[in-house]
Amino acid sequence: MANQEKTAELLQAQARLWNQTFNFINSASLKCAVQLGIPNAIHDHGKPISLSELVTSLHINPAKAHCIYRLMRVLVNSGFFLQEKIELACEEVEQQEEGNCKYSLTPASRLLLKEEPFDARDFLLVQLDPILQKPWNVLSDWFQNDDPTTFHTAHDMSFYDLNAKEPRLANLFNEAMAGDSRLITQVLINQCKYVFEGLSSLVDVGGGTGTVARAIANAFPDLKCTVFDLPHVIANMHGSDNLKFVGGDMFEAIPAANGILLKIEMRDRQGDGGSPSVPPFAL
Ligand SMILES: C[S@@+](CC[C@H](N)C(=O)[O-])C[C@H]1O[C@@H](n2cnc3c(N)ncnc32)[C@H](O)[C@@H]1O
Repeated sequence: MANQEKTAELLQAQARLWNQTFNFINSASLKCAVQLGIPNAIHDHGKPISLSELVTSLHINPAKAHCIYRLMRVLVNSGFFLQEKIELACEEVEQQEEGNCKYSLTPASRLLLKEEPFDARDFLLVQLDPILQKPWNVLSDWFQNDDPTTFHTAHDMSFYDLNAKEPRLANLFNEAMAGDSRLITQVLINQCKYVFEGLSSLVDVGGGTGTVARAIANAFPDLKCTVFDLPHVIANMHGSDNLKFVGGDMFEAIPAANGILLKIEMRDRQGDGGSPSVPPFAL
């Protein structure tokens, strides 16, 4: 291979390596934007917002305001905000090289608005929480030890055992799952109605705080729905005429019903590695 080609290949290889190495900056920047309330600040402005207007609306140390431009650049690049240039006189452009643009939301950042029905902020925040990030940092240890899951290697217990001990994590996780459920439930009820035809009872195993089952129960008043989850998860939940909450361990027994719903529930007794034995008629 000619020297020039070799160099080009090497540079491409290095670019790939750097891209992969610094990938975490995308998720870290998105988390930061959510924590600072940037999507809502843009939304509340009602029209594309300039950098200075955005900075003024955020609660940040003024000495660090200039770094917001860099944060926004990462998030524009990854498709979370749109950036349009403002026409400025030449001398103004020189003065505020970084300030001559306005930002607006994209469909992806609309999912991060507080009032958005499919609000995905909690999902993002729980996935990027240090507790859930730590297992990724011990992946290679886990390959070499006898722990059932990376979560055990990081925290010495299963995710759900820690959840039972940490109300902050449990609440965030339950809210995250509820947010995730709202969108998929709408699709399920509107476009897959036939799935529920002929059923008189349904149990949502590992149904969390019941977002999916409650929507199904409302949409199909003749269907008796049960949410089955760990006792501490359903402890303060209230049902309705055709919805009830039952606490227990799915590895012991689950309530009888003629349909079983399992949404994002693939784990074994020890943690989250395998799958429970699912009857063939599970939805
Ligand atoms: C990934 S979440 C999914 C929640 C819900 N199905 C959804 O998709 O939004 C898994 C759920 O299973 C529950 N769970 C975990 N272990 C369980 C067990 N042994 N018995 C019953 N529920 C369990 C958790 O509390 C959690 O609510």
